[in-house]
Amino acid sequence: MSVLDDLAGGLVVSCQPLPDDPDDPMRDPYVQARVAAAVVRGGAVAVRVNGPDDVRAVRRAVDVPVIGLYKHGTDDVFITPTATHALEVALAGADIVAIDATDRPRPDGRAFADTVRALRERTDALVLADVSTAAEGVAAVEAGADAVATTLSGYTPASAPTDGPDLGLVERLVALLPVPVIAEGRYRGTEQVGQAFEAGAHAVVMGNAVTSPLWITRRLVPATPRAASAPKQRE
Ligand SMILES: CC(=O)N[C@H](C=O)[C@@H](O)[C@H](O)[C@H](O)COP(=O)(O)O
Repeated sequence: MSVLDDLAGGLVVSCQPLPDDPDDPMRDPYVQARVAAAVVRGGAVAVRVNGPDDVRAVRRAVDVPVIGLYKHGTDDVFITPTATHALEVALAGADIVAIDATDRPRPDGRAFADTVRALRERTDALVLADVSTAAEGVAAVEAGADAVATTLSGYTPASAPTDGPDLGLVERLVALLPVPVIAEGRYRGTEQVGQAFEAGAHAVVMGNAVTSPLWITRRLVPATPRAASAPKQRE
């Protein structure tokens, strides 16, 4: 029984502050742990958490699998870019470590397979390869990934941006890979989640649409605030 079996058919929720807003008030391990506890109470089968401090806090707050990643920067390879980042979140309590497995140079000059090997030597954490193309998914499994996620589709030069989630990539990866495929990236509601499962996804990840009040509110605020109506004259 692998911890990946716990994710089958379920919703994974990404509990992270907004990467592009350093002043996001949700940027606090205690806050992320409370958000994680709430989404698990709501039925999430696992949570995806950024950074060793948040992983440690969330680990204490939930009893479902924790997918840990460690973002460093916002450009090029920034999701768990080296073995050091991977080991830190694994040792902080992550059951699964999400690692950029795109076909781009990594800051330490090593290959994805090297990071996988280094992680395996020190921990029993599983490896979730975050990819943007089907070819990257195939290579990631050959390098030892236990599962593959469509996380980076639309965020790399090799993948065309799409408004909604990249369901086509889910389908292609499911057809090609012998490991679970996790649908992730721009899933915003139940219809899209259902489409991902129809495409063969093992599980689906939702992030901002569930856990970012900042992201949600920014999309709800009218572009041009309506003029406030004149207060009624009180009798
Ligand atoms: C591209 C990137 O850095 N994605 C990150 C991966 O951990 C997170 O910022 C996303 O929130 C997560 O993948 C879920 O995606 P969405 O928030 O669209 O449901």
